[in-house]
Amino acid sequence: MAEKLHPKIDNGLPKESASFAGGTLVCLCTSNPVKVKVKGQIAHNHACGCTKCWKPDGAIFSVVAVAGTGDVTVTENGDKLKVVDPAALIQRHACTGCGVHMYGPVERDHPFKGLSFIHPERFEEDGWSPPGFTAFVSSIIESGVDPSRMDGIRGQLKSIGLDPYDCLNPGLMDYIATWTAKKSGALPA
Ligand SMILES: N[C@@H](CCC(=O)N[C@@H](CSCO)C(=O)NCC(=O)O)C(=O)O
Ligand SMILES: [Zn+2]
Ligand SMILES: [Zn+2]
Repeated sequence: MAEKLHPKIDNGLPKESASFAGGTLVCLCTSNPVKVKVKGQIAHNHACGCTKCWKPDGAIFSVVAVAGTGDVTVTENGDKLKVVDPAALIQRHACTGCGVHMYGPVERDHPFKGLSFIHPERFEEDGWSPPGFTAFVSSIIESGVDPSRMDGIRGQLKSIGLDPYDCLNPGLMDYIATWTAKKSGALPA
Protein backbone atom coordinates (compact mmCIF):
# COMPACT_ATOMS: atom_id res chain seq x y z
CA MET A 1 0.00 0.00 0.00
CA ALA A 2 1.24 3.46 -0.84
CA GLU A 3 2.37 5.62 2.07
CA LYS A 4 0.95 9.11 2.57
CA LEU A 5 4.08 11.16 2.10
CA HIS A 6 2.69 14.68 1.63
CA PRO A 7 -0.52 15.91 -0.06
CA LYS A 8 1.42 17.95 -2.67
CA ILE A 9 3.46 14.95 -3.86
CA ASP A 10 1.14 11.95 -3.41
CA ASN A 11 -0.99 12.62 -6.51
CA GLY A 12 1.54 14.05 -8.95
CA LEU A 13 3.90 16.98 -8.49
CA PRO A 14 2.64 20.56 -8.78
CA LYS A 15 3.32 22.31 -12.12
CA GLU A 16 5.73 25.20 -12.39
CA SER A 17 4.57 28.29 -14.25
CA ALA A 18 7.06 30.54 -16.06
CA SER A 19 4.88 33.51 -15.11
CA PHE A 20 5.02 32.84 -11.34
CA ALA A 21 6.68 35.95 -9.91
CA GLY A 22 6.13 35.25 -6.22
CA GLY A 23 3.05 35.24 -4.06
CA THR A 24 1.61 35.33 -0.58
CA LEU A 25 2.05 32.63 2.04
CA VAL A 26 -0.92 32.30 4.40
CA CYS A 27 -1.06 30.34 7.65
CA LEU A 28 -3.95 28.04 8.64
CA CYS A 29 -5.69 30.39 11.12
CA THR A 30 -9.32 31.03 10.17
CA SER A 31 -9.17 34.48 11.72
CA ASN A 32 -6.31 36.96 11.50
CA PRO A 33 -4.02 34.70 9.45
CA VAL A 34 -0.37 35.59 9.16
CA LYS A 35 0.55 36.62 5.61
CA VAL A 36 4.04 36.72 4.16
CA LYS A 37 4.86 38.06 0.70
CA VAL A 38 7.63 36.39 -1.31
CA LYS A 39 9.06 38.11 -4.39
CA GLY A 40 10.18 35.95 -7.33
CA GLN A 41 10.38 32.20 -7.95
CA ILE A 42 11.54 29.91 -5.11
CA ALA A 43 14.73 27.79 -5.29
CA HIS A 44 15.90 24.34 -4.11
CA ASN A 45 12.39 23.13 -3.35
CA HIS A 46 12.52 19.67 -1.73
CA ALA A 47 10.66 17.25 0.46
CA CYS A 48 12.29 17.03 3.89
CA GLY A 49 12.03 14.25 6.45
CA CYS A 50 13.67 16.09 9.33
CA THR A 51 11.81 16.56 12.62
CA LYS A 52 12.26 20.34 12.59
CA CYS A 53 10.44 21.35 9.42
CA TRP A 54 6.68 21.98 9.63
CA LYS A 55 4.49 19.27 8.09
CA PRO A 56 0.76 19.38 7.41
CA ASP A 57 -1.40 16.95 9.43
CA GLY A 58 -0.79 13.32 8.49
CA ALA A 59 2.26 13.99 6.29
CA ILE A 60 5.53 12.11 6.78
CA PHE A 61 7.54 14.77 4.91
CA SER A 62 7.50 18.54 4.70
CA VAL A 63 7.88 20.44 1.44
CA VAL A 64 10.35 23.28 1.89
CA ALA A 65 12.21 25.70 -0.39
CA VAL A 66 14.28 28.86 -0.13
CA ALA A 67 13.88 32.50 -1.15
CA GLY A 68 16.26 35.40 -0.63
CA THR A 69 15.57 36.87 2.80
CA GLY A 70 15.39 40.32 1.18
CA ASP A 71 12.48 39.04 -0.92
CA VAL A 72 10.43 37.93 2.10
CA THR A 73 8.15 40.41 3.90
CA VAL A 74 5.62 39.81 6.67
CA THR A 75 2.55 41.78 5.61
CA GLU A 76 -0.21 40.81 8.07
CA ASN A 77 -0.48 39.65 11.69
CA GLY A 78 3.26 39.33 12.23
CA ASP A 79 2.64 39.75 15.97
CA LYS A 80 1.50 36.09 16.02
CA LEU A 81 4.94 34.83 14.96
CA LYS A 82 7.44 33.30 17.38
CA VAL A 83 10.85 31.72 16.69
CA VAL A 84 10.58 27.97 17.39
CA ASP A 85 14.21 27.40 18.40
CA PRO A 86 16.39 30.50 18.71
CA ALA A 87 19.50 28.26 18.85
CA ALA A 88 18.82 26.62 15.46
CA LEU A 89 20.52 27.61 12.20
CA ILE A 90 17.13 28.19 10.57
CA GLN A 91 15.16 30.75 12.60
CA ARG A 92 11.74 29.21 11.95
CA HIS A 93 9.04 31.82 12.58
CA ALA A 94 5.91 29.83 13.50
CA CYS A 95 2.35 31.10 13.87
CA THR A 96 1.45 30.73 17.55
CA GLY A 97 -2.20 30.23 16.50
CA CYS A 98 -1.91 27.31 14.07
CA GLY A 99 1.71 26.20 14.20
CA VAL A 100 2.61 26.76 10.53
CA HIS A 101 6.22 27.87 10.02
CA MET A 102 5.90 30.99 7.88
CA TYR A 103 9.57 31.73 7.13
CA GLY A 104 12.94 30.73 8.48
CA PRO A 105 15.90 33.00 7.76
CA VAL A 106 19.52 31.87 8.12
CA GLU A 107 21.42 34.75 9.62
CA ARG A 108 24.60 33.22 10.98
CA ASP A 109 27.87 32.67 9.06
CA HIS A 110 26.88 29.70 6.90
CA PRO A 111 26.62 28.93 3.16
CA PHE A 112 22.85 29.47 3.41
CA LYS A 113 23.20 32.92 5.03
CA GLY A 114 20.76 35.35 3.40
CA LEU A 115 18.26 32.65 2.48
CA SER A 116 14.89 32.02 4.13
CA PHE A 117 13.22 28.62 4.25
CA ILE A 118 9.52 28.66 3.37
CA HIS A 119 6.72 26.13 2.79
CA PRO A 120 5.38 26.79 -0.74
CA GLU A 121 2.18 24.79 -0.19
CA ARG A 122 1.03 27.79 1.87
CA PHE A 123 1.15 30.06 -1.23
CA GLU A 124 -2.28 31.31 -2.24
CA GLU A 125 -1.03 31.09 -5.85
CA ASP A 126 -0.03 28.12 -8.04
CA GLY A 127 3.01 28.00 -10.30
CA TRP A 128 5.86 27.73 -7.79
CA SER A 129 8.70 25.45 -8.70
CA PRO A 130 7.97 21.86 -7.56
CA PRO A 131 10.19 19.80 -5.22
CA GLY A 132 13.12 18.09 -6.97
CA PHE A 133 14.53 15.67 -4.39
CA THR A 134 13.99 14.41 -0.85
CA ALA A 135 16.32 15.36 2.00
CA PHE A 136 16.87 13.84 5.46
CA VAL A 137 14.91 10.68 4.62
CA SER A 138 16.35 8.54 7.45
CA SER A 139 15.25 11.29 9.89
CA ILE A 140 11.59 10.24 9.53
CA ILE A 141 12.47 7.35 11.88
CA GLU A 142 13.07 10.02 14.54
CA SER A 143 9.39 11.00 14.15
CA GLY A 144 8.30 7.40 14.76
CA VAL A 145 8.29 5.76 11.31
CA ASP A 146 9.20 2.10 11.75
CA PRO A 147 12.50 1.27 9.99
CA SER A 148 10.76 -1.62 8.20
CA ARG A 149 8.85 0.96 6.12
CA MET A 150 11.99 2.68 4.82
CA ASP A 151 12.60 0.54 1.70
CA GLY A 152 9.02 1.09 0.56
CA ILE A 153 9.16 4.83 1.26
CA ARG A 154 12.48 5.27 -0.56
CA GLY A 155 11.08 3.31 -3.52
CA GLN A 156 7.93 5.44 -3.57
CA LEU A 157 10.01 8.65 -3.52
CA LYS A 158 12.13 7.39 -6.45
CA SER A 159 9.04 6.52 -8.47
CA ILE A 160 7.69 10.07 -7.95
CA GLY A 161 11.05 11.45 -9.15
CA LEU A 162 12.10 12.81 -5.76
CA ASP A 163 15.36 10.90 -5.26
CA PRO A 164 15.92 10.17 -1.56
CA TYR A 165 19.01 11.41 0.31
CA ASP A 166 19.79 11.12 4.00
CA CYS A 167 21.23 14.63 4.09
CA LEU A 168 20.84 17.14 1.22
CA ASN A 169 21.28 16.33 -2.50
CA PRO A 170 24.79 16.18 -4.01
CA GLY A 171 24.53 19.69 -5.53
CA LEU A 172 23.80 21.33 -2.19
CA MET A 173 26.27 19.13 -0.27
CA ASP A 174 29.02 20.13 -2.75
CA TYR A 175 28.01 23.78 -2.41
CA ILE A 176 28.30 23.60 1.39
CA ALA A 177 31.64 21.76 1.24
CA THR A 178 33.02 24.30 -1.27
CA TRP A 179 32.07 27.18 1.04
CA THR A 180 33.75 25.37 3.96
CA ALA A 181 36.90 24.64 1.93
CA LYS A 182 37.20 28.27 0.84
CA LYS A 183 36.78 29.40 4.43
CA SER A 184 39.51 27.05 5.72
CA GLY A 185 41.86 27.77 2.82
CA ALA A 186 41.75 24.21 1.44
CA LEU A 187 40.46 25.80 -1.78
CA PRO A 188 41.38 29.29 -3.00
CA ALA A 189 38.74 31.85 -2.00
N1 LIG B 1 17.97 14.32 12.14
C1 LIG B 1 17.66 15.70 12.42
C2 LIG B 1 18.04 16.53 11.19
C3 LIG B 1 17.65 17.99 11.32
C4 LIG B 1 18.33 18.83 10.21
O1 LIG B 1 19.58 18.89 10.20
N2 LIG B 1 17.55 19.44 9.30
C5 LIG B 1 18.19 20.13 8.19
C6 LIG B 1 17.24 20.24 7.03
S1 LIG B 1 15.90 21.37 7.14
C7 LIG B 1 15.44 21.68 5.50
O2 LIG B 1 16.22 21.17 4.54
C8 LIG B 1 18.76 21.46 8.57
O3 LIG B 1 19.47 22.07 7.81
N3 LIG B 1 18.46 21.95 9.75
C9 LIG B 1 18.97 23.20 10.25
C10 LIG B 1 18.02 23.73 11.31
O4 LIG B 1 17.04 23.03 11.61
O5 LIG B 1 18.22 24.85 11.79
C11 LIG B 1 16.18 15.85 12.71
O6 LIG B 1 15.39 15.16 12.05
O7 LIG B 1 15.81 16.62 13.60
ZN1 LIG C 1 -1.85 30.79 12.03
ZN1 LIG D 1 13.83 19.82 7.36
